[in-house]
Amino acid sequence: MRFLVTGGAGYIGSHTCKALAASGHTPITFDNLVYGHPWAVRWGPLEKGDIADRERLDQVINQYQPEGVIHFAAYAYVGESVKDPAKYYRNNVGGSLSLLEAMRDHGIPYIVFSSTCASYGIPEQIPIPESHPQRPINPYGQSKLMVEQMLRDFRLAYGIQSISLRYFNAAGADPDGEIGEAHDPETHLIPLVLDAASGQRPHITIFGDDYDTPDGTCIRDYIHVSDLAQAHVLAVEALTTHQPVQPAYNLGNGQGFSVKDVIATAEAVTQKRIPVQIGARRPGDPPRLVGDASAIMQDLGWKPAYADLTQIIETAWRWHQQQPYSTQ
Ligand SMILES: NC(=O)c1ccc[n+]([C@@H]2O[C@H](COP(=O)([O-])OP(=O)(O)OC[C@H]3O[C@@H](n4cnc5c(N)ncnc54)[C@H](O)[C@@H]3O)[C@@H](O)[C@H]2O)c1
Ligand SMILES: O=c1ccn([C@@H]2O[C@H](COP(=O)(O)OP(=O)(O)O[C@H]3O[C@H](CO)[C@H](O)[C@H](O)[C@H]3O)[C@@H](O)[C@H]2O)c(=O)[nH]1
Repeated sequence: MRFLVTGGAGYIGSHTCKALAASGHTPITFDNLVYGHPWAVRWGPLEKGDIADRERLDQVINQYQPEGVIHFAAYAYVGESVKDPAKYYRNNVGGSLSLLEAMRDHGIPYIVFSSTCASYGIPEQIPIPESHPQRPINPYGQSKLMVEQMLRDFRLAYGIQSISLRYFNAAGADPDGEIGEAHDPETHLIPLVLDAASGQRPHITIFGDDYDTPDGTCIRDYIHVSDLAQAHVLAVEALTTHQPVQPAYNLGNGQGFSVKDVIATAEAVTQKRIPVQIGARRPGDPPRLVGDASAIMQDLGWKPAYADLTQIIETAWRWHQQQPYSTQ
């Protein structure tokens, strides 16, 4: 089947295009290349365009007649969203509305949407189930929640079937080394730690070591990007084959690692000493985020292939070493 992949030139989008192609589908990447990379689009055509540009969306949809949409295109810098919320609501919410209206008008009935654990806010319960209240503490998380709500209304009113996938912390790189994480600017922990290991940065700054956690640093649930990619294939296939599904699923490994755990594992993988500085807490960071992903395992048969933090960091390190690219 043909699927329109918005944001397919980005980190998670490009890995999903690879997984779609491996399952016999054709991914059509629709990306404005603000953050995406043409080199990451290797498993189907690249159509440059902005999801807010309705005319361009119409053109591409008419040309390829996709059966469904996988929607990654968004801004995803939590800190920036606090400083410039308008930018986030315009792109993430306004852009998604434009895309959904195009789907309605062209009769495209299926969409899988990139949501986030940031939509839960400060958790009341660990691991977090999908039924946990969604009270985001930053505009980025709020913008994703608003799209989840639009999807619910579009399902009821126009019959557009959707699954929102709430990812925990995406990490790692394609095990074949063909693509990997290349955000610019990079803000995510693992690529920054690997930069410190390779000497491209002088050190890694730990954002706070006075949290109420065993070693005082924040705990996250890291999930391999190829496992995320596979979940998108299962989700879109479940929609197109009319399997019973939930409107939203968590995607995580159900295991938490502290910032210090990540640094220690990266030292073991890279066999390098990683210089560390302790800095202030980063505003908006919940102390602990760990997801319960049992629902997608049960309903869609999703099973992570790279659940181990060492494996995740090994694939990221392999990619990191073969790239001329640096996060700095
Ligand atoms: N990386 C994570 O840990 C994480 C966690 C939870 C959710 N998410 C969500 O997953 C999605 C993908 O994240 P990523 O890390 O791959 O980010 P990314 O920046 O690598 O990819 C996003 C892509 O969308 C494109 N894009 C942005 N706005 C666009 C627009 N208006 N029109 C067309 N293309 C546009 C960018 O050029 C980029 O290629 C995002 O929606 C993000 O919010 C990411
Ligand atoms: O230089 C750094 C970078 C990060 N961290 C810490 O490492 C952990 C992970 O931080 P990331 O920036 O890698 O990821 P986040 O946990 O902030 O992820 C959030 O932002 C992402 C968007 O990029 C996703 O949406 C995700 O769901 C959401 O929880 C946090 O405790 C953070 O404080 C540091 O100590 N030093």
